[in-house]
Amino acid sequence: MTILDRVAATIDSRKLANGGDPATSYVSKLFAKGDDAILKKIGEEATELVMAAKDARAAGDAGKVLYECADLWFHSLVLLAQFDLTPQQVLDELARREGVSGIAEKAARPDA
Ligand SMILES: N=c1c2ncn([C@@H]3O[C@H](COP(=O)(O)OP(=O)(O)OP(=O)(O)O)[C@@H](O)[C@H]3O)c2ncn1[C@@H]1O[C@H](COP(=O)(O)O)[C@@H](O)[C@H]1O
Repeated sequence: MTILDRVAATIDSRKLANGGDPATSYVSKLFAKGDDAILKKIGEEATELVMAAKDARAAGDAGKVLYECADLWFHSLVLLAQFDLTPQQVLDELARREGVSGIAEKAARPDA
């Protein structure tokens, strides 16, 4: 089991339907608040990642980029769980795209 699978399993166990307790679990607290709270965190964490990258360029230190990226990935895992999706499904989508040039794919779209 990969770390993504293990964290996803923990997140799933934090759903209120699975006995998660918002008093003791950050993830359960997010699930209790619902879609908007989770989406707000995704927006915040994405912005924090952007700022960390800008700072990293200025300071020549990319350490904070890793930290903020982990925050964004973690909250994305919570969002996936909210929609009963799994990290494996995202990995499968990346695998499906593997080797297909983004430029060629875009050019092949019907509206291109
Ligand atoms: N990977 C994480 C993880 N990364 C970040 N966070 C939390 O995400 C929260 C938001 O981070 P911020 O820096 O934005 O903090 P903040 O500004 O105070 O945010 P708010 O509380 O205001 O939303 C913090 O409480 C972090 O501790 C995480 N909380 C949990 N996990 C994983 O989820 C598991 C289950 O966590 P619990 O449900 O809390 O037991 C843990 O064992 C970990 O594996």
